[in-house]
Amino acid sequence: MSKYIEMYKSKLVSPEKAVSVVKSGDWVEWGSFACRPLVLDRALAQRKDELQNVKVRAVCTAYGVPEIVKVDPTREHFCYNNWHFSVIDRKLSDKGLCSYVPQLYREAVGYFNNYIQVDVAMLQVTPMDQHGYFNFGPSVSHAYATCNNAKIVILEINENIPRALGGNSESIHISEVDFIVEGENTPLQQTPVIPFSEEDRMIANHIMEEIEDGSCIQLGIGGMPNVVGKMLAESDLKDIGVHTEMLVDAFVDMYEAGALTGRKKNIDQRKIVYTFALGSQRLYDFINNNPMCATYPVNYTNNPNIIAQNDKVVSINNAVEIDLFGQVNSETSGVRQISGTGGQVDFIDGAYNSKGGKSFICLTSTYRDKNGKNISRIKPFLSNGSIATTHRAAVQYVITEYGKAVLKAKTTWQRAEALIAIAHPDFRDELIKEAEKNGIWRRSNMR
Ligand SMILES: CC(=O)SCCNC(=O)CCNC(=O)[C@H](O)C(C)(C)COP(=O)(O)OP(=O)(O)OC[C@H]1O[C@@H](n2cnc3c(N)ncnc32)[C@H](O)[C@@H]1OP(=O)(O)O
Ligand SMILES: CCCC(=O)O
Repeated sequence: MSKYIEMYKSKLVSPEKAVSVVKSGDWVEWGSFACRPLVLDRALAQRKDELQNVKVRAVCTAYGVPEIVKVDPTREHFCYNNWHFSVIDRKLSDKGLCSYVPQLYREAVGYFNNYIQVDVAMLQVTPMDQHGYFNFGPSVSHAYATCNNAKIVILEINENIPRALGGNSESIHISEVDFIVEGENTPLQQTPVIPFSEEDRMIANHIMEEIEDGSCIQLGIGGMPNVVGKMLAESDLKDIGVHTEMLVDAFVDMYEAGALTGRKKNIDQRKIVYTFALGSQRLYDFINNNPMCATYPVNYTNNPNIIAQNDKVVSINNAVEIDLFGQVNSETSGVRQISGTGGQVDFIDGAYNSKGGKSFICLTSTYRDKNGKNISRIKPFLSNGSIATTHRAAVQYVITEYGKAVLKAKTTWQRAEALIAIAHPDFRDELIKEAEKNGIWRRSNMR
C-alpha cells in the first residue's frame, strides 16, 4: 500500500467526527461556488445546540440554502457571510440571514495571508491522485490560501469534481490536510443558460464591432457577457485568447467553433486561463484534465499587471445602473446587496493597461421593475444607497442597445452628453434637465 493511501486512511473520518473540531466563536471558511461543502454543512448544522457564534464565510452560494442557515434563523449559533452574492444569498440577506463581505477579488488571497482568521476550512475537492494530491476543480480562486492559513483543513471528496490543470495552487497535498470526509458525489451545480433579449443582442453587436482577431477575452458574471460569448463563437474571428476570472459555457462554444486558439497571447500562450468555472456539465467536462485550460489563483488571474501583459484584452461586464457622472453600480439595488464587486474593477484596470485593450460596461437602457414600470438604468445619480462598484475615472466604454459611450478623459459635461445619447429616448429630456440642474450640462451639448 502506498504511503499516501495509508495517510488517507488515517485521516478519513465521518462528517460528524470532522465537524466536531469546530468550537464556539470560530471562523469557518467554505470552498467557493460549486465546491462548497455539503455533507459537512449538514453535520455542522446538527451541532447547532452545542455551538454559539460560529461565523461561516462562503462565496456565491450554490446547491440551495445551507443547512446551517436553515436550522438557525436567529443567527446566534451560525452567522452566515458571503464574499459574492448569488440569488440564494440575496434572498437570505433580504431576511437578515446573510451578510456581504466587500472585496476587490484580486486581493482575496492576500486577505487570507494577512488579514483574516480561519479556524476551520471546509471544501469539496476531487478524490486523491497517486501522488497524494486533491484538486480544487472548478473553484481554485483562493482555495489554497484558505487552507494554507487555516488551523484545521477538512476536505469533502466528490468524484464528480473535474480535475483542473494549473497554473498553480490548483491542488493540495494530503500532508497539508487534517481530515478527509467522503461525500455523496452530488452532481455539480449547473447554472441555467439564460435566454437573451433583442436588446441584449443589440448590445452584443456593438461590442462585436470592437473585437478583433487575436483579442484576449474576459467575460463577467451575468446574462449579457454570455451573449457576447455566443456571438463570438458564431463569428469568423480568429485566434481569440482567453484570460478570465470566470469560465462559462460560451468559451466552450468558442473553442468548438475553432475561434479560440490563444496563439496570439503574450503570456500563457495557447492556454485558457481562469480562476473558477460555473456553468453546465459540458463546461465541467471540458475543463476535466484538459491541458488547454490553466487555472490559477485569483491573485494571478485578476492582477491588472498580469492581465495587461496580453495585448488587445477585451473585458465585458454587466452593470445594474450608471449615473451621469459615470459611476457604475454593478452590485446593489439601493442598499439591497444583489451581487458583489467581484473582479469587475480588476479587469477594467487590466484591459485599460493592455496594448489595444478595451473594457466594456454593458447594460440595457431600461429595467422593468416588479410593478412592470420601465426605469432608466442611466440616472442623474446612483439610486439612494447604491454602491459605486467601478469609480468614474476607471470607466472606458459604456454600451446600451442605443450605442457606445467612451468616457475616458472626458469632462463632466461630455460624459453626461455621451451617456444621455445612449439612454432610452423616453428618458433623455428628463436626464438633460437633471444634468443642467446638477451643473454638468453646457448649452453646446447635443448639438
Ligand atoms: C466574473 C468575472 O470574470 S469578473 C467581473 C464580473 N463581476 C462583476 O461584474 C460583478 C458584478 N456584476 C454582477 O454580479 C452581474 O453582472 C449583475 C448583477 C450586474 C447582472 O447579473 P444578471 O444575473 O444578469 O442580473 P439579473 O438581471 O438576473 O438581475 C439580478 C438581480 O438584480 C435585480 N436588478 C437588476 N437590475 C436592477 C435595477 N436596475 N434595479 C434594481 N434591481 C435590479 C434583479 O431584479 C435581480 O434580483 P432578483 O433575483 O431578486 O429578482
Ligand atoms: C466572486 C466573484 C464573481 C465576480 O467577479 O463577479
